Amino acid sequence: MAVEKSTFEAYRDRVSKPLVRIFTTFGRDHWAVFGVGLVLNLIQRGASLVPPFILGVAIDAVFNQTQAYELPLLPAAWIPGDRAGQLWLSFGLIIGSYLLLAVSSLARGLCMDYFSHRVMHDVRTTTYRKLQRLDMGFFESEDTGELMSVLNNDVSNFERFFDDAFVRATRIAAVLLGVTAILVYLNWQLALVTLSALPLLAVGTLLYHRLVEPAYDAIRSAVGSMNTRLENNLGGMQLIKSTATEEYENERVRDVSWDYFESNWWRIKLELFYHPGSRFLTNVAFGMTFLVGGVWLVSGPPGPFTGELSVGTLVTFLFMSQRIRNPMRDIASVVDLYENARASGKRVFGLLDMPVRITDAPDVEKLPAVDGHVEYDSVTFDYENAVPSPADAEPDGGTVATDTQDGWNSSDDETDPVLKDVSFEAEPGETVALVGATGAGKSTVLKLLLRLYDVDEGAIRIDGYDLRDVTLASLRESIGYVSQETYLFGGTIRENIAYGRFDATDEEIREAAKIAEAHEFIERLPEGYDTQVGERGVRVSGGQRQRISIARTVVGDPDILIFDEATSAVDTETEMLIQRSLDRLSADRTTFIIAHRLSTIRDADKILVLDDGEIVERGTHEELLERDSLYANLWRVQAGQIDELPEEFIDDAIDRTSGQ
Ligand SMILES: Nc1ncnc2c1ncn2[C@@H]1O[C@H](COP(=O)(O)OP(=O)(O)OP(=O)(O)O)[C@@H](O)[C@H]1O
Repeated sequence: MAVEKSTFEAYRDRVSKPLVRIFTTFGRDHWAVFGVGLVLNLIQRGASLVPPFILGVAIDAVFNQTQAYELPLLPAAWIPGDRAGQLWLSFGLIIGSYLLLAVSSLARGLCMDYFSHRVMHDVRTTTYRKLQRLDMGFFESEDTGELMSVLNNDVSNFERFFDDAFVRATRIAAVLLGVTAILVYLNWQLALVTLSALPLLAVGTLLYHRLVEPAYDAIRSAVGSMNTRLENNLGGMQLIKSTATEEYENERVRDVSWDYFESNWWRIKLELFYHPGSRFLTNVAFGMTFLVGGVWLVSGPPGPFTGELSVGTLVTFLFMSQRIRNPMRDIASVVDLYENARASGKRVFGLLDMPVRITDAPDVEKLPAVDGHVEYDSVTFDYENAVPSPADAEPDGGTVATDTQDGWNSSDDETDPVLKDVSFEAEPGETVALVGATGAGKSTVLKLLLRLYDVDEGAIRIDGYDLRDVTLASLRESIGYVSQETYLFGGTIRENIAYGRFDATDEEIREAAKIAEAHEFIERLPEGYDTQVGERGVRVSGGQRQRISIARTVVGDPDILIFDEATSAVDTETEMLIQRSLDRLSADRTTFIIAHRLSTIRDADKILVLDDGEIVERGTHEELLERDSLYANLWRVQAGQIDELPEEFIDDAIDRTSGQ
C-alpha cells in the first residue's frame, strides 16, 4: 500500500532546480563577492600548476642543456642568457607562484566563506520568517522535528555546498583544463596516455550520480523523522519515566535510527566502490605515463608514437598526472555534496512555497483602539478546511502561489463542521462565558477571534471591523489571551512579563505583577524578578507560571480579554488568587471566559451554552436556571444540589461527549 505523503512532502516534491533558485533568490545580493571568489579560485589553481611546469623546463634547459630556456607568456628578453640566471629565474617563478597560491587561497576563502555563510544566514532567517507566518493548521499537521531539521540540517547543507563543493568543483574544472592544456602543449601524444582515464571516470561519475540521487531524498527524510522522534522523547521525558516505557522508546529510537542507517548505507556502499575505482584508474594512467615515457626516453618513441620526448617533459608529465589525482578523488564528494544540498533545497523551497492563508490582505488597516463590541455573525467553521492538503501541491490540484488563498482544502467535504451557525454579541465591557461539554467547540470559538483560523462562513467583527479587514498584528495586540497551557520562554521573570511590550518599565512590570497576584511570590524568590524560569518555565510551579502569564497580559493592556480555562490547573487557594486578579483585569474590558467550574462564571453578563458546535442556550445565570435545561442540570450537579443525575441527562452527556 502506498504511504500517503504529508502536505510538506508534496510541496517538497514539486520543487525543481532548487540550487538554481537558491542562487537566484538568495545569492543575488552577493553575486560580486561570489564572482571575485571564483576568479581567485581559478588564479589559485592556475598558480598551483606553474611549479611542475617550470621544473620540467629547468631540467631540460638548465641541468641537461638539451633545450633552450623558453616559457610561454614570458618575453624572451626577460630570460637571462646564463645558466645561473636561469636557475634564479626558475626559483623566483616557483616561489612567486607559491606566494600567489597562498594569497589567492586566502582571498578566495574570505570571498567564498562570506558568500556561503551570508546565503545560509539569509535562507535560515527567511525560512524562519515564513514558518512563523504559516497557519496554525500547518503546525498541527506537520512534525516539529521535521521543521527543525529543515531550519538546521538542511540550511547547513547549503553552507557545505557553497563552501566546499563549489570550491572543489572549480578546482576540478580548473586543474583538469589547466593540466590538459599544459600536457597537450608539451606532448599531445603522451597526453593521450596520461588523460586516457578521464572518459572512463566521466562515465563512472555519471553512473554514480544517477544511483546516488534518489538516496539523498530518503536520507533527508530520515533525518527529519529522527529529529521528530528525539524531540518528542526529550519533551516527554517525564511521561516516559513515569510510565516506565524506556525500553519501548529505545526501540522506537532504534527504528528511526536504523531507517537512517539503511538509507545512508546504500550511498556509503556506492561511495566506497567509486573512490578506490577512480583512484585506481588515475594510478593506472600514472603508471602508463611512466612506462610509455620511460621507453620513449630509453629507446625512442614506442609503437604509434612519433617525435621527441625530453626528461624534463616526462618529469612534468609525472608531476601533472599526480596533480589530477586529488581533483579526481574529489568528484565523488562534489556529487555527494551536490545531491545532499539539492535534497535540502527541495525541502527548504517546499516550505517556502507552502501557501499562507491567514495573512494581511492588501491595503488592510490597523485596528484602532476599540470599545470592545464583538459580534459573531452566523459563524461556521471546520478544522478540516484549515489544513492545506497534499493534493493542492499537484500541478492539476489548483495553482499554488505563495501567500495566496489558493491551494487549500475546499469545504466541499460532507463532514459535520466543528462550529455551526454561531451568532452572538458582546457589548463593550461585558463578560461573556462559554460553557458546555468537552469538545463542544468553546476554545474554537475564541481561537477564531484571535484569527488563528479563518471562519468558513459568516463573519466576526470587532467594533464593526471584520477581522479579515484589519492587520493581524493590530488585531492580536488588542486581545489578551490567558490559557490553561501557559508557556514561558527561557529567561528571567522580568523578561517574561515584558514579553510583547519590550519597552515596559520596571515600575509597570511590578504593577502588573501585583495585579496578577504574582508580586509576592516573585519577591520571595532569592533573585526576585531576575529569577531564571528555565526552559518553558520548568523552574516555577504551574500556578506561578499562570500568574506570570497573567502579568504579561496586564502589561500588554489589551482591549479584549480571553480566559480559556485559566484557573483549572491550580489548587483552590491559587485559583482564588488568580480569580481575584482576573476580576480586576476584566472589570472594564470585554472579556470571554471558558470555564468548566460554573461557580467562576455565575456573575457573567451572558452565558452561552455550547453543544456540539451550536449555541443551545443563552442568558444570565438566573435566566438559565429558570429555563431548567442543560445549564441548570450542570449547575445542580456542580453545586451538589442533587445526589444522582437523571438517567436522561446521563444519556445526553454520553452522547454529547462521545467522539470528542
Ligand atoms: N487543531 C485541531 N484540529 C482538528 N480538530 C480539532 C482541533 N482542535 C479541536 N478540534 C476538534 O474540534 C472540536 C472542538 O474542540 P474545542 O477545543 O473547541 O472544544 P472545547 O469545547 O473547548 O473542549 P474542552 O472543554 O475539552 O477544551 C473537538 O471535536 C476537537 O476534537
